[in-house]
Amino acid sequence: MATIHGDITGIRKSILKRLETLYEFEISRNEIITLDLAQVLLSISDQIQREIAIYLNRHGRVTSVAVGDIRTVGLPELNGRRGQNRLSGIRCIHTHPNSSSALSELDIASLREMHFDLIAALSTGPEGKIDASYAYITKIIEDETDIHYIGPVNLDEFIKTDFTALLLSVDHRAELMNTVHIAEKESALLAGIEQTKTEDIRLSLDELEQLAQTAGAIVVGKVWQKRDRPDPVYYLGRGKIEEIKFLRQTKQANMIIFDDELSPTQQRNLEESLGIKVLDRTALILDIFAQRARSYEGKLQVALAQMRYNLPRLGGQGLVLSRLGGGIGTRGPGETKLEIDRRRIRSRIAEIEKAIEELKQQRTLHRQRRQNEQKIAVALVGYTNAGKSTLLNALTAAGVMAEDKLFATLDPTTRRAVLPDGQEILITDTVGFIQKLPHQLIAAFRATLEEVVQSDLLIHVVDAAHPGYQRQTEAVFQVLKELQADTKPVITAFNKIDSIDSPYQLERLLRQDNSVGISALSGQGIERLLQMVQEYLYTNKQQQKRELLLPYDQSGLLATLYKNAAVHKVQYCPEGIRVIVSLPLAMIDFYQTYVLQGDE
Ligand SMILES: Nc1nc2c(ncn2[C@@H]2O[C@H](COP(=O)(O)OP(=O)(O)OP(=O)(O)O)[C@@H](O)[C@H]2O)c(=O)[nH]1
Ligand SMILES: [Mg+2]
Repeated sequence: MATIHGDITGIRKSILKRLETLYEFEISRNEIITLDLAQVLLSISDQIQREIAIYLNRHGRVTSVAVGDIRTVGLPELNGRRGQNRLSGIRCIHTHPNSSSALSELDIASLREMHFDLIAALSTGPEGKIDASYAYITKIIEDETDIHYIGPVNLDEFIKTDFTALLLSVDHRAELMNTVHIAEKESALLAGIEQTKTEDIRLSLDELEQLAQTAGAIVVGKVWQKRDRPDPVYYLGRGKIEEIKFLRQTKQANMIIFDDELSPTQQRNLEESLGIKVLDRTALILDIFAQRARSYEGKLQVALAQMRYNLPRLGGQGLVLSRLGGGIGTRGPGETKLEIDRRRIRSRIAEIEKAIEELKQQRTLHRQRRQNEQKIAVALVGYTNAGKSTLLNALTAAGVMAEDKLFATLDPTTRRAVLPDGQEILITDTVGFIQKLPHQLIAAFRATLEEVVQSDLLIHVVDAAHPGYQRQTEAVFQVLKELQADTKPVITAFNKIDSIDSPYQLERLLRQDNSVGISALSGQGIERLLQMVQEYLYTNKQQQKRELLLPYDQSGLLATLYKNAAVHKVQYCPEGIRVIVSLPLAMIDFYQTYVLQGDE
């Protein structure tokens, strides 16, 4: 029998029965509580004029129902769940009959004490309006807890809160606490290896500097060394390491960033030898992504990439997991702490992978819905800062943030654009690429990058004014290859031609097939670019021109054609509506029965 905890004296049997039904509610993982459950809870509470609390686990099941003061109720499932630095995985939602939903000091104290995922109070106002207030822990270290308090808000707003996203902002701190972060205005040295041309290492370190600045650091010096390959122990030679030790002091640097991904061993050795924070290019890029991720999906993807990066590096000096105390009951005899940490991160990785997979399926559904509209999908790809978002804005007035910063865009945006012949197409702007893009990130961003993989045509935006545009182009192709999107048709848009002084240089660029010079900023060349997209659609038989005769009882089809195809001419005749139209390939079969004559 479902137990009702707390003081149930004087409560009628019929009410107890209603209380028991609270155990039967099931809610999805993303919800804090559902409307029905909240309403039933409050209606019983208002009826008996006592507090009622329900406790839910992360699977969305009600694990306990209690009547009365929540602090006096001993709950079996909470015993032993409260790990030292962890949340309990249980949230408490209770009522405040006849008073405001504002959380009391005692509510907050029990949140601190029990390490609930969240505590919320609901109350019915004078006009029957339901309010909610809630609080959750944002940081637990030893005995210190930081709490975030919200409310009162109306019930609708409370119900709409994405619980998984909320937890993500809190619970992952534990796993990510050991990720090296860059603080604002930290002084950094940069170091790299010159394998080919001096010019290349300079450009590469310039880019690393831009990345470091984007992350908030100030670059105080750069060093590099000519080598065929990195030293397996220190990445650079011993002499260079001594030089860096000296530089570190004179420049007062508190971290050093290496231009390649370091092996866990190299990283440990360097930390020991240099005595400052050691980062590599991958960790730096991950840190920028972590700072910039806004959407739930973006945050999940970055967290996944960071954990995968951290896993083999656990136990490194800078990454000692001393604060990650194992939860009570998780520590078996003879197990080392490191193993526990590894296991915990692995299970966390599995959880996030599952959540991302769910999102990917949602994305696929959205995309299928769009494909049903049978519009041509074009994806903007290119090196970070090439001007993709600016171009999307120029093409569609999308209002996407464009900035002179690396990785300004992480989440894809899809908008409609209109070709010169009047037909609508879909254009997607997405995350920019970079050389040595961490493979953990490509893997983690697969769901997002699927927009590129599934598009009909790519517009490759190149910053033609950048001295390293050729290397950037190579890097873009490499990522496209990794995504298996390198065989897609491409139009190259050489952007920022307003900043190119030499007409000769532009002319040389445009010798490339299917290329166009544009300025996304001034709008120059944009019309020509759209023209090229349209020509591509025609010449590749993605579209065919047809003359149709629609019977008057099917005149609804005309609206569909206006929306999804390029309608050139419409004539209302006695026998029906004559339409000359360019049909996307996918629509041709459907309209076959109405065809008068085609262009073939
Ligand atoms: N001079 C000039 N600057 C441009 C042009 N197009 C874009 N920019 C500038 O280049 C910078 C980067 O532009 P974004 O549109 O954010 O570049 P992005 O490719 O979306 O970059 P990420 O999202 O970081 O990958 C901004 O400062 C833009 O103003 C152009 O045609 N001419
Ligand atoms: Mg962008």
